[in-house]
Amino acid sequence: MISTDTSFDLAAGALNLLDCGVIVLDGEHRIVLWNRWMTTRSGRSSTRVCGQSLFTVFAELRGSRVEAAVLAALVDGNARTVSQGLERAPFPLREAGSFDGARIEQAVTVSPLREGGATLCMIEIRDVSGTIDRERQLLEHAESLRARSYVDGLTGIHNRRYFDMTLDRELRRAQRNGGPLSLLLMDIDSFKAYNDHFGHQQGDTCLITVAQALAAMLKRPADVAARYGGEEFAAILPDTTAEQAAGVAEAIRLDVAKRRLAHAPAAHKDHVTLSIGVASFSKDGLNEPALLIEAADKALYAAKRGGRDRVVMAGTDPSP
Ligand SMILES: Nc1nc2c(ncn2[C@@H]2O[C@H](COP(=O)(O)OP(=O)(O)OP(=O)(O)O)[C@@H](O)[C@H]2O)c(=O)[nH]1
Repeated sequence: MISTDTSFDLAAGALNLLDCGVIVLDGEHRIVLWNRWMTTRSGRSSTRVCGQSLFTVFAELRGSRVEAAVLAALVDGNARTVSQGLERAPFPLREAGSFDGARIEQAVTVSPLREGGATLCMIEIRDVSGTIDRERQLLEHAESLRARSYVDGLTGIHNRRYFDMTLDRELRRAQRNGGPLSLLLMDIDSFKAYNDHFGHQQGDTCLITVAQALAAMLKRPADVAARYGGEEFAAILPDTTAEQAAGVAEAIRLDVAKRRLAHAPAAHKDHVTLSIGVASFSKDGLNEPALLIEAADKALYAAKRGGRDRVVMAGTDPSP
């Protein structure tokens, strides 16, 4: 049979072995128990802190959620968890033996404790640094995956998925505001001949050059350059009228042509060029993504039929 005294010593020994901090406060918030975990993480021994108010020992806890939880536990007798989330750790505790390192991340539970008619309060502090680090890494990883899922792997500009999502969003915004919105669809002329002559790998390099040129020509933050498919590109131009979009399209066409990227002998010209179709939102006409794309696509093929290396506006097909 273990005596009461021995049980008490055992409890104190077990408390000191716990892999978490334990503090017990009396009704006046004075520290009556402070285990070894707390000593090694705070640099303050039990003899130094016992008898003092927790909020004198850690003045920064005044006004904190830990103080609110302690006051509430002593008043209503309910336990509370102080979740840290991604905020600053409440107690100034560091890894054992490192008093100038980073604060350990903490999960804090505050529970009422009744003893001989008095209400005390027990605070448990767990080191959750590993969990929070992993959570941060997972969040960063998820964010980078999300960003990558909107980028075209070859050219580095936005992909078709991002284009579809943005066109949908911008069209709904244009519907609400009645504001202008234009779409450009662009296609590299005679690209089959380019690939046949220079090989697929150089074809890829050509696609990258054109994509980067296109992205650099779009100056407004809301403009979106995307690879629409194969050798086809698209640009979404919010707050841009058909006339302004025609100007942007012409500037892109000229920019690519002026680079004088050598083309295949079988191509329509000795340098790489673009055909571009332009369509603009109208409240009662081109007011859906599919309608706007169809109109820009028709204009693009009108540009092809008209001889390539040109810009055609939707509804103004120049060919007979
Ligand atoms: N190198 C490379 N070629 C691609 C890629 N995607 C599509 N293409 C090629 O782009 C070419 C497109 O050819 P077509 O659709 O016949 O059109 P075109 O030769 O450009 O002729 P026009 O559009 O009428 O001027 C095909 O040969 C495709 O193989 C790609 O990712 N890399």
